[in-house]
Amino acid sequence: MFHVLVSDSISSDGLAPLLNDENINVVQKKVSEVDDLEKYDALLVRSATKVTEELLQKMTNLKIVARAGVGVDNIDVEAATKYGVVVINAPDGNTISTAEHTFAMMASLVRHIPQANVSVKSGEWNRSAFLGTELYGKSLGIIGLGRIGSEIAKRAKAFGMNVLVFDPFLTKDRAQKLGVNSCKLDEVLAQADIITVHTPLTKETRGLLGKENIGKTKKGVYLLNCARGGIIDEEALIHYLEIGHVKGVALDVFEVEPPVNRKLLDFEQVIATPHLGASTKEAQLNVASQVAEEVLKFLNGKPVTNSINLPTLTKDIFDKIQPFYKLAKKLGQLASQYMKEPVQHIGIVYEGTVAELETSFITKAFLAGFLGERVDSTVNEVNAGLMAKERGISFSEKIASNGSGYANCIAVQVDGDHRTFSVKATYIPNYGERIVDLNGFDIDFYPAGEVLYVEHIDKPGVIGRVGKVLGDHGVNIATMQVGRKNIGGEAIMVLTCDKLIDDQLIEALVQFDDIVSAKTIHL
Ligand SMILES: NC(=O)C1=CN([C@@H]2O[C@H](COP(=O)(O)OP(=O)(O)OC[C@H]3O[C@@H](n4cnc5c(N)ncnc54)[C@H](O)[C@@H]3O)[C@@H](O)[C@H]2O)C=CC1
Ligand SMILES: O=C(O)C(=O)COP(=O)(O)O
Repeated sequence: MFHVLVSDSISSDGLAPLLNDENINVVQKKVSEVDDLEKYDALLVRSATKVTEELLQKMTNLKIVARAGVGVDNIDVEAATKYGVVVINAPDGNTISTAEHTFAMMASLVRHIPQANVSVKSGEWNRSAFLGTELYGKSLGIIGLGRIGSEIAKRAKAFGMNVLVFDPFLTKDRAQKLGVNSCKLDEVLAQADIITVHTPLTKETRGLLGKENIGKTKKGVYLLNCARGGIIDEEALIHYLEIGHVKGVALDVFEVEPPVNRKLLDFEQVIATPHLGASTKEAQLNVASQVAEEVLKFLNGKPVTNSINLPTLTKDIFDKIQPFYKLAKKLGQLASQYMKEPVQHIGIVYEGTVAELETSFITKAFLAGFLGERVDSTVNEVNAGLMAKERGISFSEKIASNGSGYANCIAVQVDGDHRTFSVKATYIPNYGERIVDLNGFDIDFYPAGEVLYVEHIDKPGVIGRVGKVLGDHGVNIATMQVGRKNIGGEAIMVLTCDKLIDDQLIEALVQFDDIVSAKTIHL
């Protein structure tokens, strides 16, 4: 049974896939009202719940946080990554609703609709007080041309507006397709009659429209923020409203929600809504069903599509990657057990068909397998990269065109304080995983179970001695492979055994002159 906590108001219709699953227990309560936080596997939120490191520490069984919406600035993604918790969102379920809300705010702003509404309802009929401005022919500055910004651009063009865009990640091609003018930020600021922001809230965008940049705008400019409080600095806004530089402002979001800055709201020319961008029946159903289906897939061990801290994999790609993912995890376990010493660097080279897949995910699987053998805390592919860095282990991955001769090959080199370990492996469909090279020795074995790895001199009788020692200790040999570089030179033996190999057996083996070392590895 999985336990899912839904801590913000999320559409019940959208949650149906979770609510109707008999293996899932869904609790709909605020985090502050729950006293057994440690039992939940999944947490579903909107923007109200703050998923802090402190909360994550209390939710010791948590595996996934799902944001039924876009912005994840209320989630400490870095801390979630550290604790191995996957963070997903519903990136496009509320795009249209937010774009429409922004447009409604823009029209309301330039035609004074909220103020006129209050006036008429209070018994006035003051037509001259509400002289407006047309949108037609005006320049609209859009800062951030992602999903929402693009939908606004399309609507602005339909209204006959000239669209100026600042987005450092906007390609010429895309700008051309959307029929917008890609500009520098200063050009947008200097030329736009109306400016609307549609970026996420990040270190770079916090205060993007602050004292300096608002000062670069046209006198009489209109500003809108239906993205995140803080992208427009509220104190700077107050200053430019007071001196009459900014003509009007529409805000759906605030630095603190609900807003505490009464001074800003008291301006007649500031209109506001309580973070309603995504609040439509359609958007709420969309985002709730998107995250519910994703969480269900995740809890059933399937890939998720919209992860913030994991590579995004479709089912098709996941199916292709899965054998390599499993193999890489085993290689990580193998390398870690072989190397029982501090490691500085792990280099992974992908060749053939595996090189065409999302290799960063496979690398993380290797690291998870490797670190899982050495750290107490839960390590998985979400936090493996971060944990490796924290432990001073650097890692790199490369794609090589060919070399091994196999249809696919994962080659790993682990550099330790005193020695280096290398392994090459391949996956053969309908046959399985094979280790094909260990420390430069040609070999061919299926990596599973109890493995005995022996380094020895290639001499007659050594194999027989090893077999006898195992027999004397009651250990049955399942498979046995030998590899050597030259006749009579260094050689290795890899045996898979049906029983755990104890220290006494290892000691008995290394007493022979021709046996250099013997190790057990459990896969
Ligand atoms: N008011 C509301 O209810 C809602 C608010 N939002 C907010 O709107 C934001 C945008 O949503 P989407 O369009 O879906 O996201 P998106 O990720 O599709 O688009 C964001 C765009 O901002 C651009 N960008 C990033 N840093 C920038 C910078 N420093 N300067 C200029 N552009 C920059 C990116 O290149 C990207 O094109 C979300 O992050 C969220 O905070 C989203 C949905 C509802
Ligand atoms: O999706 C977003 O980023 C939003 O801002 C919507 O927030 P909400 O889910 O309405 O609290």
